[in-house]
This record gives sequence, structure tokens and C-alpha cells, in this order.
Amino acid sequence: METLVIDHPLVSHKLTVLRESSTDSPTFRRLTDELVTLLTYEATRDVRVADVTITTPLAPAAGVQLTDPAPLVVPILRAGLGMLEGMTRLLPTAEVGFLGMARDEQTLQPATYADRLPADLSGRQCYVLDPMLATGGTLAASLQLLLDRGADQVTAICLLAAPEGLQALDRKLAADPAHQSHPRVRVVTAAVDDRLDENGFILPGLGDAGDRLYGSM
Ligand SMILES: O=P(O)(O)OC[C@H]1O[C@H](OP(=O)(O)OP(=O)(O)O)[C@H](O)[C@@H]1O
Ligand SMILES: O=c1cc[nH]c(=O)[nH]1
Ligand SMILES: [Mg+2]
Repeated sequence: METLVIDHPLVSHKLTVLRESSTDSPTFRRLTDELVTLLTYEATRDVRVADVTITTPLAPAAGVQLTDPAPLVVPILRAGLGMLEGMTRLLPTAEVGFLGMARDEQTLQPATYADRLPADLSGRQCYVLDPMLATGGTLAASLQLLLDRGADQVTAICLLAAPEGLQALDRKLAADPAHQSHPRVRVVTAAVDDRLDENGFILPGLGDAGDRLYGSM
């Protein structure tokens, strides 16, 4: 699995303010939105386009347009919802499917509580949005759902990733015989942090992304 860490001073600056515990919720939302737009620029470098010819006021010109079917963007509720607008700003014609997943605080296993995805994803390019890749359990479960429905390329956009979660995903994909004939799975992130703490939180991280976006519950 390819992991792309976006090394850019604007990304690092915004991520630094995002991590700061005194950053309030409105600022956290705005920075998340801005960071996603910056990550999307790189994450969509291989979005599928087809050649077209258009007519300028002066002459015909060669160009490109996004191919059909449009990419599918999948925010993982709750926290991934805070990333949706930052992505669709650059990909306004994308379709959006939703997955609701919550991690059990004791077992750290994800449970799926909402699934609003197309039944058939054959040939689709998919972009999963989830700010935190911690143990990797949530992303592994969402990848499984998308790949089982035929998605042939999945890019996960995360603000932060833990090394343990990236390794776990790598192991899982390598052990999956179906994956050999599959699609590229990529993770695009603003940073890979040090490690997980004993509660499965990313260190130094930014805390609970869902709570910081929407309040604790
Ligand atoms: O890699 P993992 O160990 O699976 O953890 C990451 C998941 O945990 C958080 O969601 P959470 O369960 O807190 O739900 P929320 O978005 O509703 O807060 C986060 O948004 C990821 O989805
Ligand atoms: O550090 C973490 C780990 C999981 N979920 C979060 O929101 N933050
Ligand atoms: Mg949460």
C-alpha cells in the first residue's frame, strides 16, 4: 500500500494550529476544511480524465474532463463529515456515499451504524475521508466494504496516521488473496505521527477529531 505524506509548509503550518489544544471548534473546522483541500490537490493527481476538444472564443482547443462515472467520495461519519466540503470544492461533480462507523472505546473495534453506498462500485475510483487513521480498524472495514462492491481504486485521505495503523492495513491487504488482483489502495496524509497510546489515540495527535469538530458525545 502506498502512503503519501504531503510535505508542504502550508500543510505543516495548518496542522500545527489544528493540533494545538487551545484551538476552538470553529477554527478547527475551518483548518480541517483548508487542509483537506490541500491534500485533495495531491490525492487526485491520478483522477481519471478523458481528452476533449472545446472551442475558445478564438479557436478549438484540446482539454480534458473528468470521466464518467464520477469519482465516489465517502466520508466516514462523524469526523469525516468535516472533510467533505474541502474535498467537493475541488471535485464538485463527485458522487457522495456515506459510512457511519464508531470505534468501541474498550475493544477499539469499529461498528458500522450507517451504510449509504451504491451497491455496485465496479470500475469506480473512490476517495475515503477520515481524519484519523489510528489502529486502522475503521479504514480496514471501510476498504473491505468498497472493495467487496467492486471499487477498483481507493484513496484514503487522512489528516493524521499512526505507524501501527498503516502497518496493520498493509498486513491485512497483503493477506487478502482478492487484493492481489485489485486495485491500488493509497493513503494520503498530512503526517505520520509517533505511535498510539494505551487507549488507541494517536500521539502526539490532536485528540478526538469528532469531538473537536462537533463536541463530545
Ligand atoms: O483507526 P481506528 O483505530 O479505527 O480509529 C480511527 C477512527 O476513530 C475515530 O472515529 P470515532 O470512532 O471516534 O467516531 P466519530 O468520528 O464519531 O468521533 C476517527 O474519526 C476514525 O474513524
Ligand atoms: O487519536 C485519535 C484516534 C482515534 N480517533 C480520534 O479521533 N483520534
Ligand atoms: Mg470520535
